Amino acid sequence: MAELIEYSSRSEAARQLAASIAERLRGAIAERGEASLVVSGGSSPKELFEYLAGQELDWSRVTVVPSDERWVPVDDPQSNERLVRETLLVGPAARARFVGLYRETDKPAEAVESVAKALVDVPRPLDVVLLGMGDDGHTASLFPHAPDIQDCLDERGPCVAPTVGPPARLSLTLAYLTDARSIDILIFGTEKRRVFERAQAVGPVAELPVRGVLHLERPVAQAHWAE
Ligand SMILES: O=C(O)[C@H](O)[C@@H](O)[C@H](O)[C@H](O)COP(=O)(O)O
Repeated sequence: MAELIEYSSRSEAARQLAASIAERLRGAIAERGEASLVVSGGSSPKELFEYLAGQELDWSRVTVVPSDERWVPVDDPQSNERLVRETLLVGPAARARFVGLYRETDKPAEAVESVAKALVDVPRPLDVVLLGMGDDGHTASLFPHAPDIQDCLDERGPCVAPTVGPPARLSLTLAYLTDARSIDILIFGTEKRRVFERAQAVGPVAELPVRGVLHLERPVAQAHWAE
């Protein structure tokens, strides 16, 4: 099970978690000369990214990777790469190295090999993994009961996320995402809190894929919640 930390507001959660992530990145750079940061897309992390972007650290030593990507051009409002470039990779953090998952191919499947090659020199174990969660218990683009979801749970490279509808998605796999020194799950609202509590109970990962992050042998995952 993962610990859940409650905050008085979403802004307070964003501010405090951004400071904590920055501290861990500084520690990784001090110890190993480099750091890796995987970040989710979606709306929840936007304010956190803005706080994190302003944190003073040697961003040139940090590699930033999205946890998943929607298969749309990088200037599309749905693009996670666009979200990261516009809100995180600005100010001091603009010096970070970014490894995007989108390629200009018709389908994500055509990009898996190229993305897997680009991920080879991302520092592992990952130093910080920031994930969100949907109301259906998905995380990254690992959706419950999606056909072939098992590939995205067991494989180590990127996987074509079996999703319920457009846009298609490419996702880092559960095995890749959990090869990490620390994992933060940022969730807001009562519905997500209810789903989180359900996911804390042991059960099929395919039913609530976030379980794959919560029930790890090593207690590296921590949830952060505000109303
Ligand atoms: O690309 C994505 O959509 C994310 O990686 C996804 O896993 C997200 O974290 C959840 O869907 C929660 O999204 P919200 O923060 O918008 O609720």
